[in-house]
Amino acid sequence: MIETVDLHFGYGDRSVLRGVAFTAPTAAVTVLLGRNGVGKSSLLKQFNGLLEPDQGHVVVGGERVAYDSEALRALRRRVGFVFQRPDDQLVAPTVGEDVAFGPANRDGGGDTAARVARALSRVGLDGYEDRLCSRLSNGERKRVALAGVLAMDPDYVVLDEPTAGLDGEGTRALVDLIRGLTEEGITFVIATHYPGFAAAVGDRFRVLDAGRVAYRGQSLDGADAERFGLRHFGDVG
Ligand SMILES: Nc1ncnc2c1ncn2[C@@H]1O[C@H](COP(=O)(O)OP(=O)(O)OP(=O)(O)O)[C@@H](O)[C@H]1O
Repeated sequence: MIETVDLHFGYGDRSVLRGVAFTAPTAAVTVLLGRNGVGKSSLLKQFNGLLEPDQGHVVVGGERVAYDSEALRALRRRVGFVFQRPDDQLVAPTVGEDVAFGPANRDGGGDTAARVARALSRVGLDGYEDRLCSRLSNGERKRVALAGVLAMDPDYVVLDEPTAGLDGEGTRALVDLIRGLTEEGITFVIATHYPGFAAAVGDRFRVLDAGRVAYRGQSLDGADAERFGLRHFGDVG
């Protein structure tokens, strides 16, 4: 489980999160909704210590997150994060090198090639090891970023707008992949603006509004969506 307790966060004197009580249960998909600029990415980045709260704290798997470099390294092994823009994430020229980056640094490289092949296979990119990241489509780059996270065998995966730039088929494949990984026990937190994707993938729904979690439930009806400025959402879940 991921939990935040009375979490406050801002950039300089601009306050964004003002007392967030968020929970994401284990081995489930929790979808985070909210209008543009409300602070979804800022909240997601607290879950693996990319951002640190100004007040309050974060608990991952029963342990309170600490911010010394060793604790952060351990946290980031357990909590994988896939950015909204894959170009912020991909670090190596080829797909194989990129996906190997995490496991090679972690294990000293033992079974890295097998891990990379398996992670690429899971995201539907079998045999892409030697392809150049720069030549891939946006959707493929997003899948490489996810493979890089999966190659670390994380307990938690945080996805920020994972369907942006994916077509219908790509989105359906992503739903199947996430649901399969959830069955295996991985806990997901996903921010999205896409109602169809949210409904297909989510077990729990949270809406961030005015700096707090303003709604939590196993579904979200059209009236609630409208109340929080998610006009195109209709009923979800
Ligand atoms: N590095 C930063 N420095 C200053 N302000 C920032 C920074 N990053 C985000 N913000 C501001 O903080 C607020 C919350 O941004 P955030 O990206 O968390 O929202 P979001 O809900 O994820 O938005 P979107 O739905 O558009 O992706 C916004 O007003 C944004 O402009």
